[in-house]
Amino acid sequence: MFTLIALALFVAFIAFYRSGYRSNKLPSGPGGLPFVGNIFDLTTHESWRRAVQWGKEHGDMIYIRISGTRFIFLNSPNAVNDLLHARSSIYSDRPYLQMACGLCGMGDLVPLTRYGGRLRYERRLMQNALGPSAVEKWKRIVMKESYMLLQDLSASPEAYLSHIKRMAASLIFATVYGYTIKSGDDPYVQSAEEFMEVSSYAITAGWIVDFLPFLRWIPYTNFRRTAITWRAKLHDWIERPHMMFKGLPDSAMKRTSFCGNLLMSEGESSAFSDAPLEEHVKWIATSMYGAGSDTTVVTLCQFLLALVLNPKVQLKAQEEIDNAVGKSRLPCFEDRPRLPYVECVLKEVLRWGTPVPLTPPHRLTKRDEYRDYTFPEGTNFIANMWAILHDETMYPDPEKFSPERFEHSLDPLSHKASHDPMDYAFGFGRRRCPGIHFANQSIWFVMVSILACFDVKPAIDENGMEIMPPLIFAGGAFRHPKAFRCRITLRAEVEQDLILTSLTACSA
Ligand code: HEM
Repeated sequence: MFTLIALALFVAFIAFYRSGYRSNKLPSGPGGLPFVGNIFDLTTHESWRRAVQWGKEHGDMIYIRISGTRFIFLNSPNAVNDLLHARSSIYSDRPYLQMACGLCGMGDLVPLTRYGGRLRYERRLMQNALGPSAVEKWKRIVMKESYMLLQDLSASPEAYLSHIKRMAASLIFATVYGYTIKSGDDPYVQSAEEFMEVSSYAITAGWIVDFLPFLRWIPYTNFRRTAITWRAKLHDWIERPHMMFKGLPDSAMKRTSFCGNLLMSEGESSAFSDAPLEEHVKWIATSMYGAGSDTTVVTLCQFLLALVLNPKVQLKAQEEIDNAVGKSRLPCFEDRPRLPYVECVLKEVLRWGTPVPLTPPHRLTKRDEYRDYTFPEGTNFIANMWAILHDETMYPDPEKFSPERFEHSLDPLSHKASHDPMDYAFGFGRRRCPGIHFANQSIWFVMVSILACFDVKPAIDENGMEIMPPLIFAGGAFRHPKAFRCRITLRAEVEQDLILTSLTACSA
């Protein structure tokens, strides 16, 4: 077995050099180990920070390789815009991951789909439901879910994380399937969460087989055993929510949902030819949950963390809401142009928190030249959003949470500001997040509702001292703050009844 592996590695090594690698002019980067190259650099904790360190020596484009696979980190807005945005027709593919796509069979998830007809078709279907004007129709669901969150927070504030998770899951399930999740132990949520955990591990763990694909054929390896278990469950993960949707009684909510709109009306007839429409809808629905629910949870946790650490910001936002809205009702969407500071808070949460610090790799489909470099086809580009959103030339004192930095340039009607984090936090070009308008609408509404109703303060220890949460973040695909305790209490003069009345009015 050892000889076989050694031989295979040698063949891979020769193939790699014959592929023309030497003839390309690539940016510089940190040296790597023989064969495996920089595998340990890519899978390091907070690799986005590591990439910023490399940038100090190598510039805004940093080349690393893992075995024969090339990656280039893009640390500046110029590089990202020039390549991923302006040349997006050739910078929008994804690499084929042996573990997630080949062995586990997850390749039809939208974020993993190769660039081509299928992706364009599926993104168009999503755009119909999530585009700037389409998201209007989800406002009622957003309001109802936010009010339910307010109610949960006032009943058991210490369990804020599970309340936010329920709300984020329900928001997507209601939009996608027309199904409301009442509690965190809902079986569909548990199944969806298990799938998300497994799929993100399958995608981001840096499996050796992703870089040495021939290993896929070697039996009795650990990754093969793991993949066999996951593949066996995949059918269930994709089919169960779809069967649940089909079994729901007919209702307006079901018919207007993303799945209902496509499957219960005559609207969409020209399915992309490789599979029936229903097959696409199943995978898109699961992708929307996978990509939309955790990102919402992370962003709202970053928001609460920012409030705990920055009481003056909280007070200023609450004063703005009190002046524009008063305390006799909760804020509504129409109030948004009159709440510019809250707008700046949202932007600063996206910047300071950077919920998704790196894009998934954008694979180049055609040899390209840029500056003095020549990139061969197949090179993978990773945009480092954390580097861009913490660049001190654009955001002085970048570690500081300061919504004021956007105040002078904000246009209250278009909600745009200069160096707007919305332009970076959701990715680039033809792979830019299709959920951007939905996230912008729903996260704003949840934030403004929490600010209007609650004070969010540090937890108190047994000696009456405030416990300041540490700034520690997870290192996976999402920058999740380490679980922290906080006190969430109803604000003075805000009546508990107000939440209930708003919820009842919105559910009617
Ligand atoms: C704060 C919330 C969110 C953030 C920060 C975020 C960020 C991102 C980023 C950075 C990407 C990768 C873009 C690229 O490769 O250039 C992405 C992709 C994606 N997002 Fe989001 N997202 C959020 C919410 C959502 C929501 C609510 C949905 C759906 C309802 C969604 C659906 C997707 C999908 C389907 C993709 C894959 C697109 C593709 O590969 O073509 N996201 N998102």
